[in-house]
Amino acid sequence: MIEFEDVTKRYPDGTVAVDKLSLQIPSGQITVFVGPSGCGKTTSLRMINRTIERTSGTISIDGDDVTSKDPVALRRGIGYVIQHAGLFPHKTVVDNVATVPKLLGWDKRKTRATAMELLERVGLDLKLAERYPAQLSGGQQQRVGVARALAADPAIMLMDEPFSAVDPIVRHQLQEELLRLQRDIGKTIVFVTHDIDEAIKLGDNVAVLRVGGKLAQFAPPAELLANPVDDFVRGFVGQDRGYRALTFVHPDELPIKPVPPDLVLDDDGVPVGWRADHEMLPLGAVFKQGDSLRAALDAVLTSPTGWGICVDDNGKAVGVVDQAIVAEALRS
Ligand SMILES: Nc1ncnc2c1ncn2[C@@H]1O[C@H](COP(=O)(O)OP(=O)(O)OP(=O)(O)O)[C@@H](O)[C@H]1O
Repeated sequence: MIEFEDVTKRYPDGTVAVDKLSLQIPSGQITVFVGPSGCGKTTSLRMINRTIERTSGTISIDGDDVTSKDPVALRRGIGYVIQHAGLFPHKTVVDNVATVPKLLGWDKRKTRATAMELLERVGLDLKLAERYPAQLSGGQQQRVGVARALAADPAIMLMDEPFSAVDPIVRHQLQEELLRLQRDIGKTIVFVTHDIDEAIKLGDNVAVLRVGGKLAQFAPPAELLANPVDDFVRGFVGQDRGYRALTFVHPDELPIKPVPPDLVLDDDGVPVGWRADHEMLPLGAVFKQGDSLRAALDAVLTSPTGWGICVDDNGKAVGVVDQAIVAEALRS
């Protein structure tokens, strides 16, 4: 656990970037710091690895005050990913990833094997391993940045707006990859973003900060959406929080209806379209039993017939739901 107790940062010019921040960041989970520009997110993050020193208060990792540790040793045990990846331009991709293991004196073969394995894990095509950072896209560079931060297998990863500089589609992919990776690695990740949607998607817990470096609310995303503590958090979370809260409602089983005859299936039972008078209408989104109510509602809303299609793990249609079924599930 990383614990902030009454932590304040006042810069030499008098700016109070973080004001008496107290919170507990659980191990093995993703905790997101979110808030408007200048609210002290980056300062808070960087006080953990002491690339910025706090003015007062205590930050401890598993009970040990970070100021009791040698800063260089501390930083080696904490992965750090920043916007634009911050890769070394004169080193190849694989050498970038190998930086910390080399510093730690690992043998060459083990270092290279680990670097290649990590590149694979973050979803980078291994053909790119010998390229230089400038020869990669922004999204690819961010993957290398994540692999580099993971190289020494740190228990903690600090990620400062790591996906902000890429386009929305790549950003979505990188977010999905991070969640997939985290299911395997279970690191303590502290993630900074100014984007509340990213915070809600990635965070097990979300710390909303207000300008002046004060904590407005610290809660799991579902709680934040359902019960924002004040107008600031309500405004920051956004207008459609009721709809977005559906992401966190996972009914065990929706009462699906049989597949209607106008749903056209292929030989494997996978839906291909809706039969209309003289044409075939395209499918909307589909969902699976156990998915969120948001996924089920999305399937209903995007379907040309109003029937949202439920599929099994093989993509085979198992039934349909309509708005009434989703609305009923919401009430229960
Ligand atoms: N070296 C510094 N000297 C003086 N003030 C600073 C310094 N670094 C940051 N600040 C100020 O501290 C406050 C918090 O900055 P910080 O970078 O932590 O915010 P942030 O929430 O990460 O912002 P952004 O989302 O814009 O990156 C801001 O008012 C900023 O101007």
